[in-house]
Amino acid sequence: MHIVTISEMKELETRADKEYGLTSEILMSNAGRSAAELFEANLLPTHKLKGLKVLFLIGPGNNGGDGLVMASHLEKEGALISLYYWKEHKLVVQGTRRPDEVVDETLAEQIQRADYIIDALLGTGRSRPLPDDMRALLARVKDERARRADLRLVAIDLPTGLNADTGEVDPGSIAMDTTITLACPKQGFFFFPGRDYIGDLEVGDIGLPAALESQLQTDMLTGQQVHKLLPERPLNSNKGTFGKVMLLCGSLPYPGSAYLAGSSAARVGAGLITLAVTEKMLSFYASSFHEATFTILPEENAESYERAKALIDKLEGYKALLIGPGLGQSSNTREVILQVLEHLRSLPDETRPHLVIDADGLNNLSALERWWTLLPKDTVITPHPGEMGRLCKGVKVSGGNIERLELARTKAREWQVNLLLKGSCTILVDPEGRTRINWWGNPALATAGTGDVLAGMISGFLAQGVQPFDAASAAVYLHTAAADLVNQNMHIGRAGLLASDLLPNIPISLVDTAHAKM
Ligand SMILES: NC(=O)C1=CN([C@@H]2O[C@H](COP(=O)(O)OP(=O)(O)OC[C@H]3O[C@@H](n4cnc5c(N)ncnc54)[C@H](OP(=O)(O)O)[C@@H]3O)[C@@H](O)[C@H]2O)[C@@H](O)CC1
Ligand SMILES: Nc1ncnc2c1ncn2[C@@H]1O[C@H](COP(=O)(O)OP(=O)(O)O)[C@@H](O)[C@H]1O
Ligand SMILES: [K+]
Repeated sequence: MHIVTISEMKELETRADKEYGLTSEILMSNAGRSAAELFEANLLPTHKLKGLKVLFLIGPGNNGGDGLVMASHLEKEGALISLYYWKEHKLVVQGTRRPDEVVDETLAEQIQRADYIIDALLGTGRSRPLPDDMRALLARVKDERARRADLRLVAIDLPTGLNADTGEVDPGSIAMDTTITLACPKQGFFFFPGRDYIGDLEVGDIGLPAALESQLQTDMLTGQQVHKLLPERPLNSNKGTFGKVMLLCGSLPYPGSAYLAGSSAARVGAGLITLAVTEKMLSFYASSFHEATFTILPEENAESYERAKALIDKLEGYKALLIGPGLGQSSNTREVILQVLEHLRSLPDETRPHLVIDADGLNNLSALERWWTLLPKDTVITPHPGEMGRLCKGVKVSGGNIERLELARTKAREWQVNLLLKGSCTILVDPEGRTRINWWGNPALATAGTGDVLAGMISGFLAQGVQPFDAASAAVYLHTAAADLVNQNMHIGRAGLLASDLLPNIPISLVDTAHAKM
């Protein structure tokens, strides 16, 4: 599913008219109908449409037009519709226009009795700060929502006042329970503060021909897309079919990282997991990770070439190598990494394990000038904002604002890597600038060890032959899907998840992609 900027959306609409005769009126009629259909199908688990009290706030442009079409569809199905025309200060209640002098009072009544209030004030055409009377109207709605938890707020296309490119919001904007966006999700939905205003996201089909969207470079990760990326699992198979993963992870202060990453690689289906660890660490893993195999490395104070050689000697036949989670930072470890990278660069493409570098793998590298020139082709790197800042030599990287998108795009091209910039809406960019953004997930993931799980999942997909950018994409989506499953199954909210809770939910998240709604 493509993500658009405002100018891309306008261009799509212009071309739809010019090349396919899809006029603005036709698109608006499709938009209103599809918003009504999604509303009825997905937003009404308990209510019936018949007798449902729905108040539409209608703006002066096409967003208001969408609202009017949607309202007429819902009215035909038996909903009790009121329309408030903001510009005209006109209220029409179930087909009866009320006298203007009592509008304020009757509007208050309508707000108080509504089951749903639909924001069809402004969409992508918002061109300046919201006027005071529009802010005041939205503030009344917000107060009523705070007073009455069963009132539901739904935006058409986008919440009024949200900047659909950047995610900035007007001080008058209010958070929605659901946004039914039209044709494509807008770029600003994925960045803060906008992300907090969207609520659940529904995407309505307005009948744009798919060919029009072929130029768009940015996608939202969806379950249906990820389902197509998952590796085949033929009946006629054995563990050799699904690839081996080697992990250079974990050290005395951070032993759990190798367990979490290795288990996650197995949970997405890799055939065999090998942890490259020192003898000192072996007893820890042997008792906690029964399924792993081991490559024994010299202790950390041994010469770096001995440590690197012990790993390199065992790498043949491995399809994926993960370097970094819990590895620790030292000049000796940095040397080991450099020697392993040199070895990988010397291998032909067909026999070179795919490389993922995370966490301390990145921290060790970031101390070097032009570290990216040392990477083999098609490496996946997975920094969180702190690590990204170090890789960019001290640049401050935001956790969720729009600037991170441009940064990720610039750096993936400059570094020629598959860059996965973590955060609450993780961004993935491939070396050519193709971009995917993750909408899903919840703040329960903001706990130590979840990044190790993600890195392990990527390497597990790589071992099964999934291409690097797709492996990273599938892992990001499924990681958040697994977190949502933990929340549902353990009945927890936004806190209290352990990274290890994700593990048994990963295979379920794979299966669930087959029935994903989008
Ligand atoms: N075009 C298409 O083919 C399709 C479009 N679609 C739908 O249309 C939406 C875009 O429609 P749009 O361009 O008419 O913009 P919209 O958001 O309704 O606002 C413009 C109006 O608001 C006014 N206005 C602006 N800023 C304001 C402010 N701060 N405060 C107050 N007023 C302000 C502005 O007035 P003006 O600036 O001229 O004074 C103008 O009257 C899009 O989000 C989607 O819902 C879909 O149906 C699919 C097909
Ligand atoms: N608020 C949030 N919403 C969704 N996902 C989140 C949120 N906070 C963190 N995450 C995800 O959790 C993971 C944390 O990774 P990371 O910071 O590397 O943790 P660690 O190194 O401790 O394992 C990333 O995949 C990130 O995208
Ligand atoms: K709107």
